[in-house]
Amino acid sequence: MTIKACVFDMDGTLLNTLDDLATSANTVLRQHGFDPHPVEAYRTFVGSGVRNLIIRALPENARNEATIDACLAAFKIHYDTHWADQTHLYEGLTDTLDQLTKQGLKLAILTNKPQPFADLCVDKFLGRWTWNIVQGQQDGLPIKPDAAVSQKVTDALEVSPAEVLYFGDSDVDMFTARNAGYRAIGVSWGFRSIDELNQAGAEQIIHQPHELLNLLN
Ligand SMILES: O=C(O)COP(=O)(O)O
Repeated sequence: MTIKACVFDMDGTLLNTLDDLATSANTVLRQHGFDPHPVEAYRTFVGSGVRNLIIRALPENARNEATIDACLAAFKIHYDTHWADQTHLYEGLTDTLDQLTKQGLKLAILTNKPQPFADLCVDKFLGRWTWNIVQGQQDGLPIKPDAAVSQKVTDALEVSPAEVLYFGDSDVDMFTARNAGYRAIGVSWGFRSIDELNQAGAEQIIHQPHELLNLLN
């Protein structure tokens, strides 16, 4: 089947956002009297939306609705002015995305990042390319890996799911691709391990963005 579209996860796949997410979350933890975590710990906290990031970062005995809501609100305020301090596009993606565009592939983003932050990140780091849809986390919609959210992407791309390669760095991404009927491609440069990607059903793992171009035919 000829591939007509590539859909990308954002955090850990297109953009290395780890430091800024960790800084904002650790700031909020300190503000509320909790211990911060090493940046590396956030590799496993990111991936299921910011509410779950906050829940995972809080001590177990502090995971009540009032504390979660307060920390989430404070996180959004801090991240709103720090989302681009250290965040950057992964190396090698510029050439690869240029190539995909040249070859006429449709492009989309499907992320659990809240929609306003996903849009800001696209404007600053990914504005060079045309995205058929940037689907972020929206209130009232389920998060990845729910098929309801990938269906919006498939509809916007106007392709059949089997014509789509989905690139992501986490188990959630591989489940997302499988639920959507996309081909699940794991990227090893992101936040999670190759083992996790394989166990979650990655059809293939790539280690450098340019390897993506070999998967098109
Ligand atoms: O969990 C998040 O906030 C974003 O994660 P994602 O871009 O990997 O979907």
